[in-house]
Amino acid sequence: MKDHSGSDLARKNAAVKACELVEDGMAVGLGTGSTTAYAIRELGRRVDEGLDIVGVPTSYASEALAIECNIPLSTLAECPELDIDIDGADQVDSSLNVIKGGGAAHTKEKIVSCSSKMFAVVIDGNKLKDVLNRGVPIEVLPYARRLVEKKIAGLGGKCTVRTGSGKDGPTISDNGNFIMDCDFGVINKPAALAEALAQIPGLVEHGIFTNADFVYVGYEDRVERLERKK
Ligand SMILES: O=C[C@H](O)[C@H](O)[C@H](O)COP(=O)(O)O
Repeated sequence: MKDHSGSDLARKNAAVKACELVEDGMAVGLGTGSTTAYAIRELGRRVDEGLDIVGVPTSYASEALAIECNIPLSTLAECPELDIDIDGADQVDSSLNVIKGGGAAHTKEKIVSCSSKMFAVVIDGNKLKDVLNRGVPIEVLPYARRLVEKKIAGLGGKCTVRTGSGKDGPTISDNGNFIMDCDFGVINKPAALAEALAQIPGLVEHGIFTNADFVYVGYEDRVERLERKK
């Protein structure tokens, strides 16, 4: 479910640039994935130099990396409003609609991004497209699997239960649910699809994000910053 065709350097450049938004005293959402990992390491480097922040992780993986990087951690219970969230993405369109969840973390990622005053997405240039056309990850209560499949078919999509996370059978999210990937072909109206997916009982969260404020697009020799038109 991941597209890692972009170079490590391009991803790192985007992540490090986005970290320039982080200042002393901020509460920072820590996204999940290989691109965000560069941001977490960069924030850890700056914490070592005296940067005073707390991080709120979006997954066990980002929590573990933040601990390794000595970033002081908090929770949404303690810190319900964050200053900024930095997170990766699987695809971004020209209007800055985003597909996330290639790493099965999109439910907590959406909660954290919606709890943040500013949401900065970091990607390599290969993930920027005119229109979204990747499968949309969804997190589903196992009990609701068949109903969700039927409702997705009604929306013109086809669901596949994701497998392969070091165990036999379905990929299980950090929250104990199934992850399914839904192929809708080209997604011309992401906001409308997001709205329809949000109505399905038992579908815990989908991977369409329409709340990115900035997208940092990394290339090997530069970073471009795109801003959502309000
Ligand atoms: O569930 C995982 C996340 O949404 C990731 O942020 C997304 O899959 C991008 O990951 P990566 O930077 O590894 O391509």
